[in-house]
Amino acid sequence: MPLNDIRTRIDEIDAQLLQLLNQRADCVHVVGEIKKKEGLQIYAPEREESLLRKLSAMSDGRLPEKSIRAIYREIMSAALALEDDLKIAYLGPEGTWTHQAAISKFGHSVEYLSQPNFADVFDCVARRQASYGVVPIENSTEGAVSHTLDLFVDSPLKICAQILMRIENGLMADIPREQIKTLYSHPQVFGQCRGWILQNFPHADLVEVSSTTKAARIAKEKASEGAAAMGGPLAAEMYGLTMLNPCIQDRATNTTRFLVIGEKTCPATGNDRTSLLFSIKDNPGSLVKALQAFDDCAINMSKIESRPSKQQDWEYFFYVDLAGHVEDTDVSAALDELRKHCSLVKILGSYPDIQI
Ligand SMILES: C=C(O[C@@H]1C=C(C(=O)O)C=C[C@H]1O)C(=O)O
Repeated sequence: MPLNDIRTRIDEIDAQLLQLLNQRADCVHVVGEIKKKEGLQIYAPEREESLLRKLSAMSDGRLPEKSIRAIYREIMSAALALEDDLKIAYLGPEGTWTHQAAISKFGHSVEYLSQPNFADVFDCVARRQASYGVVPIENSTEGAVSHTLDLFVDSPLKICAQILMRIENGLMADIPREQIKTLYSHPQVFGQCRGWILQNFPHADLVEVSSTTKAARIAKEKASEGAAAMGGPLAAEMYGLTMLNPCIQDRATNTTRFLVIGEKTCPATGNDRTSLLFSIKDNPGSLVKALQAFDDCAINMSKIESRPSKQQDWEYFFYVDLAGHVEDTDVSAALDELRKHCSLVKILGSYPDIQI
């Protein structure tokens, strides 16, 4: 078929798509009205994830799942913006990985509020200045983000969704490699690139700063003093730096898990994950008995972290992630058993499980 004819066909399809998208928007508008009248949450991560799974399974064409998800991400983002003026607080500044993770979940049609630290993200949502917040919780190379874990202890907020994002850090500078004397970055990034730094810049000074965007700004401002930064491509682009090495993390699959926090947790989708924290009674065998509850109910526990309680020395909070939803009968039975051995059990939320 000649090129012009194919393009005419594409134009016809686009006209149909636009018409259908507007029909979809009309339906979304009605959904928004119903939700407001009934006091329901505007953002429905369980509905979005079920729809995405269904569409990916249903598709028998050329489009891979990744593309279907990206296209629908923006369609749903437009839908959310039509239903309400949704505001998403994230750990800023602009251009950080958390910002990129937030956009990958909520798309480009909603408003984003950059926050200077973890506590402000929680605060902003708790005070209803933002509808949801996005914070990092763990990295596959560097482990837990303890700031986030600690904030859940006193917060009334719940986890309603998660975001998995492949993190590819690079070396960026405004000077040639040989002139680099100091490397600026976030401590998590130094941890993710430890081996590469030792091999390539064993004598450089490492200076920790609060974000990769800030590191990029310093690399620009102090270029004449030998400054370079480590971070993502968006930070390099923002400050016009050259990516000297684009992918320097020690593990190619380096991935960070982010959480979406809000006032309510998420209904079950059939493939969910639950996060909770507990502290044990000071009796012999309490921790073993507490964890035994999961095994007895055949619950797959995928992670455990411990953090000092900060209320009494040598007392800890244990953070656990498990497969299933808090309303599933086996999970709920395991939690009843767990409570018998704990002085505190706090459910942080159940939310759709996703693979990258
Ligand atoms: C339209 C809805 O609201 C939002 C938008 C969705 C969509 O565009 O499909 C899905 C879930 C919600 O986050 C809904 O709840 O059905």
